[in-house]
Amino acid sequence: MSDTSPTILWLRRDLRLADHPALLAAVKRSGPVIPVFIRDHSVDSLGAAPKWRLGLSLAQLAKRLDDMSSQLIFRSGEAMAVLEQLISETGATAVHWSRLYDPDAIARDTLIKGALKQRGVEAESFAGHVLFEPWTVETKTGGFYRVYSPMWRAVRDRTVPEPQAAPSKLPAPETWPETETLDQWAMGAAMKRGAPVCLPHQRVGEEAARDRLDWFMANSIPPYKDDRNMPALDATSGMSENLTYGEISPRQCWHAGQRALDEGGGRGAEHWLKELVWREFAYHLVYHTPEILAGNWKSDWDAFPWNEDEDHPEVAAWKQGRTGEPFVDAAMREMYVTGKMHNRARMIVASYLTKHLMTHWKIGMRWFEDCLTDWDIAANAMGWQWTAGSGPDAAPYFRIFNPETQAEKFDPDGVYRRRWIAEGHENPTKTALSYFDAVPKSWNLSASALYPERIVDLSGGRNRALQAYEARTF
Ligand SMILES: Cc1cc2nc3c(=O)[nH]c(=O)nc-3n(C[C@H](O)[C@H](O)[C@H](O)COP(=O)(O)OP(=O)(O)OC[C@H]3O[C@@H](n4cnc5c(N)ncnc54)[C@H](O)[C@@H]3O)c2cc1C
Repeated sequence: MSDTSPTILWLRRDLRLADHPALLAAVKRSGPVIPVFIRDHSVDSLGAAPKWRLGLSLAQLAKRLDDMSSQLIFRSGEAMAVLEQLISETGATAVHWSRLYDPDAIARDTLIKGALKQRGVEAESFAGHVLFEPWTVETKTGGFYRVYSPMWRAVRDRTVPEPQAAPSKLPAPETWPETETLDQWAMGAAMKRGAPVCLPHQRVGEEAARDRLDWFMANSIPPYKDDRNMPALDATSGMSENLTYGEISPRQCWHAGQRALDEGGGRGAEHWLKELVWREFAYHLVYHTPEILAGNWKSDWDAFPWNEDEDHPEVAAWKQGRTGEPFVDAAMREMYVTGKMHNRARMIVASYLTKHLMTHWKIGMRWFEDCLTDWDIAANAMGWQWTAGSGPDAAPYFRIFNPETQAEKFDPDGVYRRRWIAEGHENPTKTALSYFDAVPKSWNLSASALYPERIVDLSGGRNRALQAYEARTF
């Protein structure tokens, strides 16, 4: 039975129109659809870069909706109160949203669903942020996967429904409810003077994401398995930025990978699908073991003598890309300027912080949370705990990446390091110089200064970490 009263489409990390089950179901109800984005605590508590990048995504989506004679309503406040207010203003009888899987979102959404249903509003949540919802993949004994490879084997041949097209039209209400504006929200306020430097490195919105995915599939799939480890190359998809805000759906990515596989994409295509399943693995872990976000996944690591002083000079040097270790510094600067960091580099800087500097992974995780425009709650926590050794299916603590030999292997000609390090070069690259435009003045950095001495001798740092590991009491 169709209902001609409005449906509120509560958007969160699903900022797209294609392959959007919650949106399609709203359109199907026949009445007007009122898309709304709520700036609640989950938005206010975002780090500087992801919050700014979210603002860009919202602006883009608002424009697309406008072009379709629809509108994106911006409201701030506690989500339940905002939805109740909108329901009474618009006479909406349904609220739709796409499910999220972290503990805070689950707690909020569960409360809201219960309360809305109680007042007779159709509150319905839909899949869309992951390929396989966490409760749909089980081990033979009925638990969840704590190890990646068997999970990959369990899902690789599953049928994933084809992505759905965007609706051609969104029925609009006769009068739109009032809206706040993105300008009022100042989503980039904490980016200070870094934002203009960071902006050209962002690929914002659904169309840009789809174009990039098409380009990547046409050009980069065959060599992906080997080239994906080389940070100087543009050899990975760059989809993380779009997946995290839902500007593209994981199903669109999965099917693009499957098509490439069918068309002879071989090892490259299969490896790319495997990477998408790492993202799934991270979400399943967050859902089943939410403690992964805040504490050691393996609790015996609680006894490890980490440095937990965020203000320690070595931590400052790591954050500022001034450790004197070129591969590490290049990567930290890449992140500051672009909001992204190559995966190989993420592993190296995380290993260096948690092992050579023996600093708690939480400090690194928080810095990434502030700097990454592709920040993803699940992938970030898993990545840090995996590298530190405290996480599921983790690299053992004693496997310590040597940044120097890693650089020889994965940046043999030094292109990546030169791209990001200006000091000591007669003709520094534009990208390396742009770092100095992005950093806050208070860091007091200059491209013409001397490149810093190593803050930690690599073998000394490695031995210190191994000794602490061997002397551990767990
Ligand atoms: C310490 C650390 C922190 C990380 N923090 C984040 C984060 O905040 N956000 C984020 O999206 N990824 C994070 N990753 C994972 C990974 O580095 C990025 O997903 C990847 O670099 C994104 O580039 P891409 O889209 O070009 O990847 P591609 O190589 O093209 O891979 C395709 C997609 O697969 C997924 N993927 C690939 N590798 C991983 C992985 N190791 N874990 C989970 N998903 C993966 C991503 O969604 C990615 O977009 C982190 C890894 C580490 C080691």
